[in-house]
Amino acid sequence: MSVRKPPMPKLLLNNVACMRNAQQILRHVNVSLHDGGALQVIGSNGSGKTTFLRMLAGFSKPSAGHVLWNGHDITESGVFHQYKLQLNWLTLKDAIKDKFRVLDNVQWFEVLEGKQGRSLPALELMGLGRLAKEKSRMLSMGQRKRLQLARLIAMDRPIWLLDEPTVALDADGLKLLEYIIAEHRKQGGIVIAATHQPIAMEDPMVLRLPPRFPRKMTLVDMLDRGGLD
Ligand SMILES: Nc1ncnc2c1ncn2[C@@H]1O[C@H](COP(=O)(O)OP(=O)(O)OP(=O)(O)O)[C@@H](O)[C@H]1O
Repeated sequence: MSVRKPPMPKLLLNNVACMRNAQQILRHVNVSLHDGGALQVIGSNGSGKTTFLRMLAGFSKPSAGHVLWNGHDITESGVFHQYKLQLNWLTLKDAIKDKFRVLDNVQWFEVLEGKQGRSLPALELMGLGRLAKEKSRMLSMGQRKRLQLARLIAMDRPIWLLDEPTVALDADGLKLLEYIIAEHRKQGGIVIAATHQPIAMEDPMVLRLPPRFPRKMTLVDMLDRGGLD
């Protein structure tokens, strides 16, 4: 009888710690993600969600442990060069040039990827088709977020790192986000989302980061617990 080896995870975080400004922010983080996998990173303000995504994007190195992509340590320079081409990082800074058209703000990213013909359909999917030829400065906050989501689709990279992707989205926008995440995963993509607002996903892994500055108990908390005994 032959024993099949389980497939190697696409991304493996092995007992990872991370410092920021000489402070220990993350410790003992273990995550294993296969193609089509999803991870929701949850935690209070300042708990380290963005730090976690920055580390995965290669902006800071783990101070302990390893991040492995296809079994290779991403901090090795030859590996990092390949790994970073897999990533698409959506942040609160939207990198939208106000003076240029909505379509241009997606198409440049697509062209840099060596792709074409995806930007307009992506904008249409995100409900921005009619604004494609308008200057980007006229977009609302939620529309700017939708433009960022259209970029994700147009660039079509396998690993999405999403920092607070729901911010400024209305209920329809949130549904669209959930839809594109599900479609991306069906095609084998990986989604890692740091979020305060729940995003509906099928079987995500959940990483709960402990608060860095635990809140002192207030009178309201004591009353909620059933009195002051
Ligand atoms: N630029 C920075 N330089 C040094 N330390 C920082 C910097 N930004 C954040 N930190 C520290 O790192 C910790 C984690 O911050 P991080 O931004 O990762 O948290 P977060 O969970 O994403 O928070 P939020 O929910 O508020 O976005 C914070 O407690 C903060 O003290």
